[in-house]
Amino acid sequence: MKTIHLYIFGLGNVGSKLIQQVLESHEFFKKQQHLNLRIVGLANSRRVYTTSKGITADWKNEFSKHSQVREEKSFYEFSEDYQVPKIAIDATASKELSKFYPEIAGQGFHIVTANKIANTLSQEFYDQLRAILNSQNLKFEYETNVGAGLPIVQTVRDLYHSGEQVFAINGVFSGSLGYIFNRYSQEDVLFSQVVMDALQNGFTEPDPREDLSGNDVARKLLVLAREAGLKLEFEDIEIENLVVPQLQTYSLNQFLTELSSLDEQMQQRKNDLKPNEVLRHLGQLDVRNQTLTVSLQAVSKDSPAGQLQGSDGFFEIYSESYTKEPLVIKGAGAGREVTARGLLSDIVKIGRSLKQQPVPQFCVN
Ligand SMILES: NC(=O)C1=CN([C@@H]2O[C@H](COP(=O)(O)OP(=O)(O)OC[C@H]3O[C@@H](n4cnc5c(N)ncnc54)[C@H](OP(=O)(O)O)[C@@H]3O)[C@@H](O)[C@H]2O)C=CC1
Ligand SMILES: N[C@@H](CC=O)C(=O)O
Repeated sequence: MKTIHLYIFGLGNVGSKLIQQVLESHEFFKKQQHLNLRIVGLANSRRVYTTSKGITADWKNEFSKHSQVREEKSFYEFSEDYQVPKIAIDATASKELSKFYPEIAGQGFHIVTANKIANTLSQEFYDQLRAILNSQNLKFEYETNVGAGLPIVQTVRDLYHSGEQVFAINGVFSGSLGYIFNRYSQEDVLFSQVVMDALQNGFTEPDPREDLSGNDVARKLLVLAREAGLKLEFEDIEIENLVVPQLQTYSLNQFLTELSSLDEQMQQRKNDLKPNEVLRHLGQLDVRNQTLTVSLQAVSKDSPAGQLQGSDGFFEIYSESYTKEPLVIKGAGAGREVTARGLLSDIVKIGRSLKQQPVPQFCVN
């Protein structure tokens, strides 16, 4: 049996669902995979809780009763006492935390992340992080950076590493914007109302402006571009921003209060559609020309993107072996359940790749 200690940063939509899935599947992992996944650390932006026994289904109570004010080294000091592999899981959207990945790796943690920021900081940071991880034989998994639980990152990586040239990746990269524009195009509803519904259903980023500004899709394009071997920066991406300048500087609460100021411009875009068209938010990565574009477009209802429903994402990958007909991946591209499952799949992948470790007596259930 391999015992692995999990430390989860971020207890929101995705983090909470991940905790539930780990606890529910605990026996399955032990029996089927010989993995004892034990959540020993929880953190939000302010507080931290550690327990060598592992948290239980009553973790919210445990956290509120026993958590302590978070300090930079909280997890490091605790983890030093246990000679078992440890994985830090980032289920936040924090830039600050992303910048700590090299230090977290320096403390011997494997890293699994749903947060796209570390992979979309400068190319220099990207390369340095990988150098640190590799020098310590540590794993870094981030399948949920693109398409939530859909297998996009691994597919592009596998193509690239098998010597296949990837030419282009196009599609609807955002489950949140998929949900928003699929509904907005079909229903007689205010744009602001659909955005609020998407936020409440856990489909958007913590700040929905990250989606509406095009930045979140831009990050996904950059993650895939780098996976396909390009050395590019975030500033190289051409992005259409759907947030009017006045709302860009507001606090999140102010922005949500003023959300209806987006209604008029979006209604105009809807009025401009021809009868057979719908609005879709598209990402286009042209690997050969090294161009990345993010924009809202009118597409035919009959096109593959035009036919999408719900929070579906849609990815067309063109490469040497998929020239005329692309390799297509489609399915829920956002949502707490699918994203948490994607994180869990990355955790299990790391667990399975690790050598059997002797489990110290005090760690046995
Ligand atoms: N929702 C989805 O469909 C998908 C989400 N993702 C990614 O998952 C991540 C989380 O999304 P989601 O769960 O919806 O977000 P939520 O807003 O629901 O939760 C974010 C959590 O992160 C915590 N947090 C913020 N900053 C820090 C920090 N510095 N250290 C520790 N914890 C911190 C917050 O704590 P506090 O309450 O104290 O602020 C909160 O618990 C994002 O990066 C998102 O892009 C990826 C794919 C799909
Ligand atoms: N905002 C994201 C959610 C996960 O990354 C998306 O729309 O896909």
